[in-house]
Amino acid sequence: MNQSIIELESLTKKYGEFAAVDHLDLSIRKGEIFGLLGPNGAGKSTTILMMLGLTEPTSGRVKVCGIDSTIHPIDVKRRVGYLPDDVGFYEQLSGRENLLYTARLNRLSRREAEQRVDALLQRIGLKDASGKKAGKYSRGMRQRLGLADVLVKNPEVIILDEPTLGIDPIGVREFLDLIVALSREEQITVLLSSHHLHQVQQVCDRVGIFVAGKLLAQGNVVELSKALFSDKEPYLVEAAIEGALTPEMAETVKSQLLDLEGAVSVRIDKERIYIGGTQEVTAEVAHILVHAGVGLKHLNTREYGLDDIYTKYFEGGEVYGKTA
Ligand SMILES: Nc1ncnc2c1ncn2[C@@H]1O[C@H](COP(=O)(O)OP(=O)(O)OP(=O)(O)O)[C@@H](O)[C@H]1O
Repeated sequence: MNQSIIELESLTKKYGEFAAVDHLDLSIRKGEIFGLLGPNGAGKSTTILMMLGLTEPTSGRVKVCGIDSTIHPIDVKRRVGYLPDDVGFYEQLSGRENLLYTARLNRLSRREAEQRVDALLQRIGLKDASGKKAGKYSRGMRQRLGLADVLVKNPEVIILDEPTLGIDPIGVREFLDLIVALSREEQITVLLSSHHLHQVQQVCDRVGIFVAGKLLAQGNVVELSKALFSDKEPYLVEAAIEGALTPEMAETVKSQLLDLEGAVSVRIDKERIYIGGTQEVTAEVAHILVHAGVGLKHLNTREYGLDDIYTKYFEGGEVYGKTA
């Protein structure tokens, strides 16, 4: 698990003066599921394109499976499967025929192609629908067919760009379970680019947080939350309230909460208030909110998750810190 399979060294891509990817260093280990997270325009797709050898870096290096993607893009393409957010299929051909076509393109003999395709259809749960035209597949079925299409060539690495977009919750669960099983059983390395924090948290061993072309942090959720919160604010209280606060009310409540002994930061995000601190302050928080006339739905202490980490870095509700 420690052997690195994707290595980026000071990887940079500039468009004119603008750096879409800015001196990126990253090492992804064989067999792990790595999540690329970041807002629109952070540079995730550009990084993926450079890994696949589809666009040239301005400077720096990218190696996949030990091969320089810029110098030998075709060799990399043979070992890496890429699933974009919407795969193009021959709509008039059945799912099975589409896979057979890919298999033949990858120079498998007819017999090998049929064996591999039928095993994959079984693996991804599309055996019963294998004769149906791809144009008639649901979004979830298309993505599973896309995954099979990528797996036909037996890749060492698969790169998935927003693979669960538009799939219903049960389909998402099934798709993610499949990814985890593939990675664990066949030691396939998975790079998953996504905006869905909960999905990423559920399946990824480690995540990298991208902002403006730079990797701000990487690690597993526990490591990241420790680095960001644990020293200063190991406790987190979450209050669900009835309706968003007016700006004046938010100011008042925020300053009262920050005055509490042990409170370090307060974040108000629509109908939720988050109080990070050095000690348990649930009872005091309840007292302040009720006194201020805030309708309190429930109050609980919880562990930091990827959404807290993500918010702390860039998006959504402001973080008000005592020392900030
Ligand atoms: N061909 C191009 N010419 C000029 N600028 C580009 C080009 N391709 C991408 N960019 C810019 O580079 C930045 C990074 O884009 P990129 O598509 O890599 O971001 P992303 O993180 O994948 O975003 P999203 O989540 O929206 O797909 C953006 O500001 C984008 O406008």
